[in-house]
Amino acid sequence: MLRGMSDNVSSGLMLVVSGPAGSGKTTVCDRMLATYDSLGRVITSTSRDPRPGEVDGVDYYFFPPETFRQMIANGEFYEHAEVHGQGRYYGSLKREIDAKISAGIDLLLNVDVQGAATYRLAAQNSDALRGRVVTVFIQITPEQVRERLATRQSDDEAEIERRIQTAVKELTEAPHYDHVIASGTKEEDFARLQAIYEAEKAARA
Ligand SMILES: Nc1ncnc2c1ncn2[C@@H]1O[C@H](COP(=O)(O)OP(=O)(O)OP(=O)(O)O)[C@@H](O)[C@H]1O
Repeated sequence: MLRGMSDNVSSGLMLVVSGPAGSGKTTVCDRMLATYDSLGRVITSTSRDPRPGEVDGVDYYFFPPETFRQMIANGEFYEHAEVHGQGRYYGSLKREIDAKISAGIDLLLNVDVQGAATYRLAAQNSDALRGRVVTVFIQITPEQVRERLATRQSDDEAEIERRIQTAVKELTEAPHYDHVIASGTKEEDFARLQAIYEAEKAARA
């Protein structure tokens, strides 16, 4: 795919990976980061509580909801979203992303579907990001959502049911992305994301 890529040749590329909860975003993104020294991580900010084992500044930046709302009002995020109607926020800090892209670092961003949609629009209006953003949607069936969240064992039954309903709605978003991966095995999903990243890099070389 060819897009406006003549400007800003020394800037990095931003690979935005999205999909329903349980689609395997975190799994495939972790493997990309372990494989490519050229690829850096955007640490997502959230107002939810840490899950067991998650560390502030490593897995996410954790902020209390009130602080998060103030940061949104200050315009400190490229994208932010409130999910599940529970006052739970996610976002990506402008200052972190701009500094890395300008330094020529490729970034991998793991965001939910609302975040990706907002991000796509924000990127069109940002000199730092225009032409540098590649969006990827991981598509799964409702049955796959159930299997994967049950395996993970960090979500109770009501949460899994809510996430399945959300996932069904989110699957209609796929046509808005640059690339869609119909999820198969972990190995297959990783190979597909690798191919997308390498092709997009080659197109800009
Ligand atoms: N391709 C796959 N096939 C089968 N299971 C998978 C696959 N990818 C990930 N999983 C498993 O599904 C569960 C959810 O994966 P993961 O946490 O990566 O999803 P996620 O999209 O990041 O979820 P969330 O948005 O809730 O953080 C994990 O137990 C993971 O090991």
